[in-house]
Amino acid sequence: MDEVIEAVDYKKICDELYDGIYISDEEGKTLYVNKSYSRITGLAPDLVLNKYVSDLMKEGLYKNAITPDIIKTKKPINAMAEIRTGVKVLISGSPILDHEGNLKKVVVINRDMSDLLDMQEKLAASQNEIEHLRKLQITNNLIGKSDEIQPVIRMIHQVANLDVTVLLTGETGVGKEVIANEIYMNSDKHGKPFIKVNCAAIPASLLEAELFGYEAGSFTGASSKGKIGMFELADKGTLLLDEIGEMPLELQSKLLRIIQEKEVTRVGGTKSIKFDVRILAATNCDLYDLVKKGKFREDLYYRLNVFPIHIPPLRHRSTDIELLAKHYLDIYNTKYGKQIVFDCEVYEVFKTYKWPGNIRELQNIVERLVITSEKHKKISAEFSRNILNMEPENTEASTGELSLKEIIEKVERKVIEKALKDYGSTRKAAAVLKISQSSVVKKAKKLEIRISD
Ligand SMILES: Nc1ncnc2c1ncn2[C@@H]1O[C@H](COP(=O)(O)OP(=O)(O)OP(=O)(O)O)[C@@H](O)[C@H]1O
Repeated sequence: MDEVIEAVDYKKICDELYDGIYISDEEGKTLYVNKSYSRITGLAPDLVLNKYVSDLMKEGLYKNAITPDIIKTKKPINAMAEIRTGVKVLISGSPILDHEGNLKKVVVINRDMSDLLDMQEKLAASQNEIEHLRKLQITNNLIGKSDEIQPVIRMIHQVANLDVTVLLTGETGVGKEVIANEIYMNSDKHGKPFIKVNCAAIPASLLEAELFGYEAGSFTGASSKGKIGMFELADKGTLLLDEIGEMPLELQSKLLRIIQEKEVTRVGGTKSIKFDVRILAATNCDLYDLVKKGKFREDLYYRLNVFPIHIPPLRHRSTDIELLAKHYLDIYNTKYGKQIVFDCEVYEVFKTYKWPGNIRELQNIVERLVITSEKHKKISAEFSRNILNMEPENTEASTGELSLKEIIEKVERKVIEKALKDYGSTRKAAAVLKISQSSVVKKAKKLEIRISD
């Protein structure tokens, strides 16, 4: 049964609607506004009722209105409008015609767009923020196009999907971990565990327990619950043994046995646990040299060296130097809100520098250049030479008056000072300079270099 809706009900219904309703006669005189109209526009009914739209526009109540155009064209119109109060509304107006097509009324629906526009603004702001964060992210993806890095990229793709051990070699900061990541990402073990162990960072006494796990109470200080080892954690996935050259000799034989048998027994345990792990190893030592010196087991060396990948130092990859410098400049400009540019000669300076710390050092230098420069500065070749502690060009010639001994001392002082400054400790400086820690200390004393560690 159809219910008859009374005229009074229509008014009530209109007042309950969320959108604003504005009705005028055929000449644009306001006949009716509902409650939502006042809520949305902030205009009380008295301000508009019985007034002509054209007058309301002259008064500045509406910045634009569609009613006059609907009266002229007798066609529906949609538009965005702004009320004096600053509120933005979407207005959709329709003409009401009689049987002969004469205009009788104009009905305009007002939809509050403030929330939507607000949401749009917030969305745009979040998108900007995401873009900003994306730029800030120090990518772990391999960057490099040089002829020297091309064979490395080819090898990554050849070996990624094979279950063979890869030995990554190269100087410190050259990107061994980045390459290990690339191998993992391109392998079918991608998505499975990828565990990285830095053999140099864990004290030798704890390394065995970390790698192979231990049973409850197996040694003083051990957790009462025991602990799962890295091999078990990496099961079905990939394990990166970083700085493998630092692994104590006595652990090397156990490691070899475990890799060959593909099963591990926890420290203090008796049960052997099977695992299926793809092994990647990395080192900045010359492992074969360690073998010759009796510091690395020959059998383990051959077991790890199934597929060696040597990553060339940055100084041999001059095209990559420019690429990486631009990449890091972009990142740190975004991070520190600056627009610093490099003079093209800076890249030439970078290409003549030796980069003992390789890409890590380049990254740090670019960050330092950005931090220490004014917002819009163009970095000159000289400034970059200074920050790299490089001799100004042609000053080597002026050392003609010095004896060979003095020149050697001068160079030694510079190199040791820089290594200490860049790497922070005599141990690390010694590793980079490939001399013993005690030689670094002795030389520093002789050359009167202050040591802080
Ligand atoms: N090809 C590359 N593209 C982009 N960034 C790189 C590349 N290679 C290295 N890096 C960056 O340089 C830094 C050092 O890289 P990584 O840790 O992989 O070097 P490493 O050879 O493993 O060093 P170490 O021997 O000291 O452990 C990291 O911040 C890394 O993101």
